[in-house]
Amino acid sequence: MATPHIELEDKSKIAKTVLMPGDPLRAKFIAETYLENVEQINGVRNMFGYTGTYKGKKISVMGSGMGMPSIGIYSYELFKFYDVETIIRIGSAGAYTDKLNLYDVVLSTAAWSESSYAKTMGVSSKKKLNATKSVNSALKRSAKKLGIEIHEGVIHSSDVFYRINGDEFKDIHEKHGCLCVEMESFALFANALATGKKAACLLTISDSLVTHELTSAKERQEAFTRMMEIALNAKVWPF
Ligand SMILES: O=P(O)(O)O[C@H]1O[C@H](CO)[C@@H](O)[C@H]1O
Ligand SMILES: O=c1cc[nH]c(=O)[nH]1
Repeated sequence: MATPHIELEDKSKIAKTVLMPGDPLRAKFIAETYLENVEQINGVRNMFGYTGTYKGKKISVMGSGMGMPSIGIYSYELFKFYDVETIIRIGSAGAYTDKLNLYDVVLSTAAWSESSYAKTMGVSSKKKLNATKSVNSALKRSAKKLGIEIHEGVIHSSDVFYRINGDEFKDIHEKHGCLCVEMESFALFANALATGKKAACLLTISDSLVTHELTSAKERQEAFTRMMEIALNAKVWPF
């Protein structure tokens, strides 16, 4: 049955694992570039979603939109009403350390956040929520097999993209050990806890708060292929 935000009636048309970029056009790019036998499963609000096969394996990819309320809605509906078991966010992030360069790939062990999402939902009052270890292990094995270096650590899930005090990231990096910033994982991990499902987050560094280097909108949509390939090749159970 359809939900308010996903028009698909037949839940068997969604794979057990969904890759979830923030940008729906990144989802479209992944479907067009990597998947075979592609079928569009959502177009409501232009939040494009697709199911296809990758090397014979059924996989879905769908945009989450930007920010925790948005991924909160889509990931909850996928977990709760479409029987999705695992969501792997594939996003862009701003580096909090000069040890990370543009295009580096980061695997989140946990997301730290000032957000009230998990508390408001009634799932946890913690400020730091973990990714699912078994999914992270599958992603690490996939990266190793592809020969792609990944950086692992805690990331910052922020409610704010444009902070008035642009230097606050230095404190967050020091106090909480956050390597980089994005805007969705904390809510995704909270929803996985709320529904007993699995979630992980792979990020590509799109800009640096330290060096002020940045990538273009088109690069963020299409050029972050290494994290896409790690996620597509990960052997996440159930297949
Ligand atoms: O590239 P995506 O996946 O959208 O991720 C990052 O980019 C957006 C901000 O530009 C936020 O959604 C942030 O989390
Ligand atoms: O949330 C984000 C994503 C990319 N770059 C940032 O600075 N913040």
